[in-house]
Amino acid sequence: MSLSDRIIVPLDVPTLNEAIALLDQLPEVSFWKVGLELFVATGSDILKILKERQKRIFLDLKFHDIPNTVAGACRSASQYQVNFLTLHATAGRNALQAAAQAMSQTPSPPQLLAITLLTSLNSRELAFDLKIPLELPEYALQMALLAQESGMNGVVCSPQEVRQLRHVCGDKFLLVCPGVRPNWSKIGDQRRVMTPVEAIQAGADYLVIGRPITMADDPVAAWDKIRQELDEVC
Ligand SMILES: O=c1ccn([C@@H]2O[C@H](COP(=O)(O)O)[C@@H](O)[C@H]2O)c(=O)[nH]1
Repeated sequence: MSLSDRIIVPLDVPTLNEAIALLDQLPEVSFWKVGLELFVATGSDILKILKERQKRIFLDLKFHDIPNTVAGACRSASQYQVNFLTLHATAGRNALQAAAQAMSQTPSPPQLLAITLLTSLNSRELAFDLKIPLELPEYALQMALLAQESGMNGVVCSPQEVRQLRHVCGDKFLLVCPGVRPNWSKIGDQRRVMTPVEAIQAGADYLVIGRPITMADDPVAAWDKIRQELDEVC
């Protein structure tokens, strides 16, 4: 797999037309993420369009509910035959296990990824707002271990935690990283960030890079620049 096949671009737009415009503009992108904004607004039509264009799909719906509901939601999502599907590790062991069990009885299931701790949160918010009495890297590690023990295929994590998670969880556990910012782009609401080169060098399997590409004045130039930066160093 080439390095550019390891970049996932989110379709974080509110309409199907805007999503299709991005697909048309960036034909070299092979892996797209559909998240809550587009899916809630337009439903599953975009998934059919991505399939017709032979793209890989990350359905990022971040399920967080009781075990029976999470398992049912994963079962329903599996009908779309997407590559990745997300749920929150904080739904707990029983919910993660119920999801894994549901997927074991599904033909061509997605790879289940648990969110460890949203990349928009920092250690101050973890301690003072969420009242978690662990250091952030330790908390992210505990969420990843919970996910691994519960049968998840991998986690969504910040690139800042990748080196430690790769070391502890091993090579087969998927590490998918949002919170990726080239040093020429705005950080926005992300808090735990690294550059694409740093994230790949730390051991990330996939990078999720959205606004630095999709909101750039010239998305094609931004995509090319990120690919070049990766090709030069990795
Ligand atoms: O912890 C998480 C989990 C998911 N995301 C999603 O990734 C993209 C990031 O987009 P950018 O524009 O590059 O910030 C977005 O769709 C999030 O919903 C995340 O950022 N952090």
